[in-house]
Amino acid sequence: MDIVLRGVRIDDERPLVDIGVESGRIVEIAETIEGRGDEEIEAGGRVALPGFVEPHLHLEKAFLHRRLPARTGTLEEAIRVTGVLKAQQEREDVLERSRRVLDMAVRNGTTLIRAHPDVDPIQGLIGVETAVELRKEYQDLLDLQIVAFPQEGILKAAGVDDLMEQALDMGADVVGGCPYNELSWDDTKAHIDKVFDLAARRGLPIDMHVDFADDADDRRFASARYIAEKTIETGYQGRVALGHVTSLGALSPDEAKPVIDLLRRADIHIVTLPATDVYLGGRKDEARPRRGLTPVRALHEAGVNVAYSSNNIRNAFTPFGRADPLQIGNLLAHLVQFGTPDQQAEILKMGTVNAARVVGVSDDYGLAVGKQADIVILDTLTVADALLDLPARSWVLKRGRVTVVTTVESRVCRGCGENHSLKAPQAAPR
Ligand SMILES: O=c1cc[nH]c(=O)[nH]1
Repeated sequence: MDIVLRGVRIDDERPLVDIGVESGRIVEIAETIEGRGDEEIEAGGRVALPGFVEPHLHLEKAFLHRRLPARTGTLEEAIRVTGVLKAQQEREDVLERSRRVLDMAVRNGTTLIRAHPDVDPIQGLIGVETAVELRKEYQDLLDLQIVAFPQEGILKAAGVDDLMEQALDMGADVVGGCPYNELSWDDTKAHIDKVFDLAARRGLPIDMHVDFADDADDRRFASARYIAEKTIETGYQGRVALGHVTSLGALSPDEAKPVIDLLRRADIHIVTLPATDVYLGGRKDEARPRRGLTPVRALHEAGVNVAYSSNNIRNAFTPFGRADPLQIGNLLAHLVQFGTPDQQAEILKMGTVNAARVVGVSDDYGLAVGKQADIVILDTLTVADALLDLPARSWVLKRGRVTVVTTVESRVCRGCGENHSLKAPQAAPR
């Protein structure tokens, strides 16, 4: 075998296991694997998870936070401010900021990212062009899917139909949508129809930003219902992901239930972006409208596939960010009060297996024989502590190759028995 990981914790109820990896795949999981691998990793009882999946990241808009800082924190301001900066995008600068995000993500144990570059008349195709280049550059470290995302609308902004076609010709592999950014309900529906037509013509999956409102009267939550109906009508079940979907959280449980049931029947994946979506600083009628959070608990209980992601990293949309799925999972767990051991385990699934379903790689994903060896080993000793400790990532493997190693001096404190190791991981080799 190419690599054997020794003494790995994958389940708190079962003994430690060894994991054997060959030709990029997991070929054996057993309490003891006989014989030695070409490379041996002594995990010392540390926890292994399948590599994290970030299904919703905006690379080319990252690290703009100091250039034109946000003053009010509204979505409208974020789109406006970022619009000004987008007009000045330059290739090398976009590449440099995107690499900072990708390097952070790799070091944090992420093995697949779905990037959502804007495709619009302001920045044109620079986000897609740079993402295609980075997909190649980072191919040994992570997989990069690219969504053609019409941030400024399709009907509202001239020439976007053509730009979307060009983005897909260049290598974008998912059709994005931004129906909240049209001027009327008719245009919103027309936008959604165009996204479905384009995806069907190209045979590609769909991933749309749905809405950010915290407003039950808003037409926007109706888009989620319209998209679900359209998904069933076109046979696109399982191939549509929706980001944000926050106005659904403003409905009463009785109002939300039929929409949630429809989303489940349409097998639509919901990606919540808690670092961006929760803004409770104003009322509906104030200049600083609230944003809400999609009803994670109700969606999960109804059987809808829910995942989470970082969204933007340090810009007017999202002021914070380290591209760390454990950090965002911890934030989400606090916000939705998922604190029991089972609920914490569910949050870990949202950043791993659920997110893998969102991006359509489930067949190849997970800690099981035959799956691709995308693995992150955490510097903690029980799976149940992963969200509590936010531990260092001791090793990361992509397709069976070690991409990150973190040397940790002392794993467990001799004084209190708690895990205090905080040493930063080394840079991922490129
Ligand atoms: O949160 C958001 C909303 C729109 N566009 C983004 O890039 N992020």
